[in-house]
Amino acid sequence: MSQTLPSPSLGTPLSPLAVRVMMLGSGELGKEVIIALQQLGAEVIAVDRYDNAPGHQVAHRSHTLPMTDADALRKVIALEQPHIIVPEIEAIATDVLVEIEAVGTARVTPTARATSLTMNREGIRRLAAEQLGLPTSPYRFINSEAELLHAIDEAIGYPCVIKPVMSSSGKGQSVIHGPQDIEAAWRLAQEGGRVGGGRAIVEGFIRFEYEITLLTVRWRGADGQTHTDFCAPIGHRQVDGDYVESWQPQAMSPIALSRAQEIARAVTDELGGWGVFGVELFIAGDEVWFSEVSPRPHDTGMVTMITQEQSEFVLHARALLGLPVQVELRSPGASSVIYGGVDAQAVSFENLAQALAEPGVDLRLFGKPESFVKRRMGVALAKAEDVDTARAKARAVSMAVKVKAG
Ligand SMILES: Nc1ncnc2c1ncn2[C@@H]1O[C@H](COP(=O)(O)OP(=O)(O)OP(=O)(O)O)[C@@H](O)[C@H]1O
Ligand SMILES: NCC(=O)N[C@@H]1O[C@H](COP(=O)([O-])[O-])[C@@H](O)[C@H]1O
Ligand SMILES: [Mg+2]
Repeated sequence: MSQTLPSPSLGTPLSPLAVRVMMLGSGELGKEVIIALQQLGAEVIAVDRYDNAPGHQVAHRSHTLPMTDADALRKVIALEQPHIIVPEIEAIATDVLVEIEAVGTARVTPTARATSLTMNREGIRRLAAEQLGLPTSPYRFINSEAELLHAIDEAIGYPCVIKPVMSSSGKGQSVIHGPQDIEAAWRLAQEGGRVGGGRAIVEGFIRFEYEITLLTVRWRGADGQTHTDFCAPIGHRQVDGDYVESWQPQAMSPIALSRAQEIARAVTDELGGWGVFGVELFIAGDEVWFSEVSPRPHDTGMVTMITQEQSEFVLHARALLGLPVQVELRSPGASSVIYGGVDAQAVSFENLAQALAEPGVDLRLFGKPESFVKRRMGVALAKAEDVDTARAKARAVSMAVKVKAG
């Protein structure tokens, strides 16, 4: 197979000197990383589970396959011989990435181990709480409704939160307020997991004042050393475990900010590699709890497309290529999600001129080929002199955009 990339020299796409990057997952986040990589002259191959995914539409080549199928994944990697593999979602046969990295034919961003540990809540939670000793909610892993009841009675108490060990964007997650919720919550967790049936985590409910994503970048400097930089904290609001609105910067006490950065540094140092990490933290006063981490750009971080000199996607692209980054904030800003609102193929977006009439606002329409009521189809962005104004502007844009079926 091909050689790995020891130095950050870049070639000419579609030539023998090309640096080939394979995205595993090509949704809205991957699409922006692909664009940033192409601006630096990388050759990008986009892979996803369905045809015409957002990233497929902007890559040099694309493939559609179940990325949880180890054989299918091995085949596409052997065919394309990427120098760098960039996981963009969690539903991937990560054992294949571990194999590939061990053989040394391609580099995995940030590392195959980071990808494996974070695809399953158990891996990252045990690492953070039990190995690194970081503050987290109390938790138990359970395999049945009876174990759930026992864990709550014995250790966790009410209210608590249940999540399948393999899920994202709030799928299969619910809050259990009392014994009457247990049966439905267990059933939901069974249906919402990526790999049907089985293990879940039950966590004590943290009464946080606010929650943040601390985008943390590990990158290689011109001195050859790996550096860690933190973006300004991103505040966000979640509904049913899915993000609906984010803003940057989130105001924090100096103690809470420094604890948040310490936690983010501990986790990302342990995971290693180069790239952006989205470290999710809960905060009350000066107290900070680690929740989870994405070893890749984060959905709440889409706000950086309007707030930062280099968005989280540019940061990821540069860091994974072994290039220096700058995390400077340019302006306060906000993002507001545009949901499909309908189940339909090939929707159209209307009222765009009115939506974009204000100065300082922008829009990303992802180009997903199919809309669902609760599928994220786009995002509104706004910048302003302060976060509250930016939030109001972004919300006005997302509400003005009308999604129409047929
Ligand atoms: N223990 C908890 N206490 C209080 N709220 C919680 C707890 N766990 C999760 N939440 C709420 O639910 C949201 C989603 O949880 P979590 O990030 O674990 O789910 P997810 O499915 O991985 O979501 P995503 O993939 O979007 O990050 C959190 O951002 C938070 O608002
Ligand atoms: N919280 C993780 C996240 O936001 N991931 C982003 O959503 C896409 C899947 O969207 P879909 O479910 O609409 O296909 C993923 O490909 C990624 O870009
Ligand atoms: Mg999360």
